[in-house]
Amino acid sequence: MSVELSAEQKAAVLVEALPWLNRFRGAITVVKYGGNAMVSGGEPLGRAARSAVGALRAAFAADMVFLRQAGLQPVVVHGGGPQISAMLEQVGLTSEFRGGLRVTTPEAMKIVQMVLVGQVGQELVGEINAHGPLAVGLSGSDGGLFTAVRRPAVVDGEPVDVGLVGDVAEVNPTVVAQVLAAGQIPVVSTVAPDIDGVVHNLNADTAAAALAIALGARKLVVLTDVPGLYANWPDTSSLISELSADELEKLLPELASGMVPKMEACLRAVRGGVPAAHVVDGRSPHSTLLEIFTEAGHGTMVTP
Ligand SMILES: Nc1ncnc2c1ncn2[C@@H]1O[C@H](COP(=O)(O)OP(=O)(O)O)[C@@H](O)[C@H]1O
Ligand SMILES: CC(=O)N[C@@H](CCC(=O)OP(=O)(O)O)C(=O)O
Repeated sequence: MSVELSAEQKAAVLVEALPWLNRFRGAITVVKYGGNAMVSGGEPLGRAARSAVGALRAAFAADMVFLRQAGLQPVVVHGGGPQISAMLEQVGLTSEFRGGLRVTTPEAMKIVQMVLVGQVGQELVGEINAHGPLAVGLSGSDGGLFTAVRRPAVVDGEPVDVGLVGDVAEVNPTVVAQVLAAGQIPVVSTVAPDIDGVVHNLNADTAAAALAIALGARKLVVLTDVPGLYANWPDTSSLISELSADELEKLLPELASGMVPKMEACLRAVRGGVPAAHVVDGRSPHSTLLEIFTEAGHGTMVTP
């Protein structure tokens, strides 16, 4: 349902953005766009669903262009978990997650790289560039952006081998800084080589946090497919609007599935000097703009 605003209400919306425009001018903002927030799992969709997904991605792209034109410096780090799972299924491989991380065999790694870099990343670049030549696609290999180190999953407190899954051992943000300095928008796909050149699958939340820290970002915004972090998932009355790093650390052992790497990433970001990390619902159009430019907080905010 769309509501028609009066001219006065439209002006009020613009004026409400003014202090935030001032506060965030020049601010590097890392926006992690989760595969679930893109809604499509890569499966064949009906026409109505396809157009809804298209509209959502277009709204996301418009938000990134808006941020850039408003003087902020957005950096997109994208996921693509459901899209990878759909492609693995198409080629007859199974998907298994442990502690929120995909068990990644060398065979699966080829699909992960193909889907993240060749499909999801390029689609986002195209969507943003519908507004002009702004987006530049990068993978963790480009310019030595990320160096990976093998990462075990943690299940019931025990480390478990999940194959070619990486943590970020080192970030060299020069290539991202160069794209930003050229007035453009980096779109980062999260695969990266380890020190021996073996390409690893990085969880996109983890990579976004590491990049936000290395860039000295003012905000990390994580777009997902729930309104935020729930204290007692799936009790929807337990949405947490704000919590400190210490509070989050206590909650972490109780979290399940994809929320584990996501909230670990938020914790790492704020402990690493990022003043705020937000988890917001990417399924509602323009959630990033609303998060940054309006008074009402959206989703869950983690502070140091
Ligand atoms: N405490 C929690 N609060 C919110 N969501 C949770 C929680 N625990 C588990 N989840 C699940 O985590 C999912 C988000 O993680 P994930 O599927 O990895 O998303 P993304 O693709 O955006 O990274 C939610 O859809 C929800 O099913
Ligand atoms: C190690 C690991 O789990 N990597 C993820 C990378 C993509 C990702 O993180 O995508 P979302 O943000 O959509 O979940 C995966 O293979 O699914």
